[in-house]
Amino acid sequence: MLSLVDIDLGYNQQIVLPKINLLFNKNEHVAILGPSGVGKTTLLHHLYQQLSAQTCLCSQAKGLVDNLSIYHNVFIGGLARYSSWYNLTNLLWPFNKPQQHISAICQQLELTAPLHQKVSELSGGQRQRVAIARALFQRQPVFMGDEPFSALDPLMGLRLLNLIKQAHPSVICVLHDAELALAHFERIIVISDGKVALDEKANQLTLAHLSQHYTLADTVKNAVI
Ligand SMILES: Nc1ncnc2c1ncn2[C@@H]1O[C@H](COP(=O)(O)OP(=O)(O)OP(=O)(O)O)[C@@H](O)[C@H]1O
Repeated sequence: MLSLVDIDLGYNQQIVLPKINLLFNKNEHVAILGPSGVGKTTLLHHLYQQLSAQTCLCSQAKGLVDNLSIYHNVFIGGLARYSSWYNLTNLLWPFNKPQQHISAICQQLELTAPLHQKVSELSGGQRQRVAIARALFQRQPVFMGDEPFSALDPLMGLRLLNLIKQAHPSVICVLHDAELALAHFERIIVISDGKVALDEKANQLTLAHLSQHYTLADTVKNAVI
């Protein structure tokens, strides 16, 4: 699907991850782990830039428009499927068909707030589910998430991960929850010290393998390693 060969990733003059080599295959579930600030988001955003035409991205910033309703924030994921006329009319007078579809997605995500409620009035966990609902409505083959479940309880996070896996053949997620990564992803990439420190099948790994790449301070901060 995508290969990075000796590529430098970073910002302007600052290279965060020099000479990165990684291959991403279609239909893989990949978790990217590593201590805070090592470049996981930098890597994910690069992957998104390369694959944006077939990817929905659930970023940490979430890209939600605070003053718009849940419905309209989710509908943004489908803008490219409709004409400008349809999108503009739907902004003022929402059409029945997308409303029913978006309502069904929100029910799956246990997002029970009314669809017309403004996103600015939602909790962190509800906002995270609106961002995931948008991704599901976007219907792309690849899902990329940057800590997409960080504001949710573990059971809800797992339920949503399963929904995401059903809807997207390829899933690439930056996670801090190493247990979730080991149990529910096929491949684990650990970024540490400016490089790919580990790239293995999850069933070959334990928490002990992963903890080697975290300092004590990271361990306390992340608590799950
Ligand atoms: N827009 C930016 N411009 C310049 N530097 C940036 C920018 N975004 C991130 N950085 C820097 O790049 C480095 C890697 O950041 P990145 O967000 O990729 O790390 P991360 O591993 O995702 O961290 P975390 O787990 O805390 O979210 C950090 O030193 C950070 O300060």
